[in-house]
Amino acid sequence: MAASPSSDHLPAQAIELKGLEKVYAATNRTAAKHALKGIDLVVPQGSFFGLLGPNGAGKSTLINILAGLVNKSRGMVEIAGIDIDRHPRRARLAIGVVPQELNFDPFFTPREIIDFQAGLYGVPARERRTEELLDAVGLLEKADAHARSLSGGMRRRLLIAKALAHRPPVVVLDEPTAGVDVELRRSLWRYMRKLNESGVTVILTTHYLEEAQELCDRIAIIDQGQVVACDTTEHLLRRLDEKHLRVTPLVPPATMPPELLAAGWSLDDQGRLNVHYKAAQAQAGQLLQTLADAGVVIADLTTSEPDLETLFVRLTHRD
Ligand SMILES: Nc1ncnc2c1ncn2[C@@H]1O[C@H](COP(=O)(O)OP(=O)(O)OP(=O)(O)O)[C@@H](O)[C@H]1O
Repeated sequence: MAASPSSDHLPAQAIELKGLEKVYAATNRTAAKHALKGIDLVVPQGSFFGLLGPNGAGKSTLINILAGLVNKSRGMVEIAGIDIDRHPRRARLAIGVVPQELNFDPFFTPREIIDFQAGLYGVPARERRTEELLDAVGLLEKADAHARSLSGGMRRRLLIAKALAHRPPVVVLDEPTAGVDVELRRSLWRYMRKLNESGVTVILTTHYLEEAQELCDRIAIIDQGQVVACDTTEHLLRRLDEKHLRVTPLVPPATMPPELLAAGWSLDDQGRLNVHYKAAQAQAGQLLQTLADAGVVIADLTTSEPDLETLFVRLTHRD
């Protein structure tokens, strides 16, 4: 993707939040809601950052504060080193938000939509890079077609181009793959990766933990308005260090021998034997030996590694 910002002169942090709080005021019908309860968060420049959390965690509130659509109650927010209180306009120029909804006029063409967006942000005509952007998201051929004639995938890519029209160094994609089919999801992943490789800091919110695990180099999990984990994806996964071994015995034991229970094995309702173990403390071979010693003949076995989903459920106590 060529339509990227220059990463020269950018500060080390794309986003920095300190003690960020949001309280939605009470209305006649609803009580006040403390949606963000003191968020401290750093998104390094150039990273591919996942913002995860269960429904109602506060992700949209956070993104809307970054986008300048919701006023924070307390705390400090810097985008590309620019404080949103001191320089709100400059801060807004440093970020592009790709919303969930496909929000553009279907009667305009992609070229008009990108051009108009650049104009909104005060980019002078000679500095606009409409063609370059459309090319970058693979829509150059459709530059002059009505937006309503674009496929779902093309529309999503048009939204990405629209968010990039003012060449912000930071882009937030809010659930970009929600409800899209597997093929389109893969193609959007490719675009997001290219965008990130071109120097843009990408912040992604997603309900697909597998997607975050695949794409993001750093992940923050927020729950009930607080950060419950924030680290590199690799460190988060290593934190679990838990493996799962499942054995299908040729003949399921009618009752569990005490020595297998002592070794950590349990019998599930399908007659399979399961054990969770820490790779640092045990080896699959030792565990399988306990089965052999108990006279269990193995018909089949599988092992599985920890994933983000396990961590997510554990930290947020939700499925
Ligand atoms: N305008 C508002 N007025 C009052 N409360 C709000 C408002 N917007 C959000 N909330 C509340 O603030 C909390 C955080 O909501 P938010 O939409 O930020 O969460 P979220 O993590 O984006 O959830 P989801 O994944 O469901 O979109 C929720 O309890 C929500 O009901």
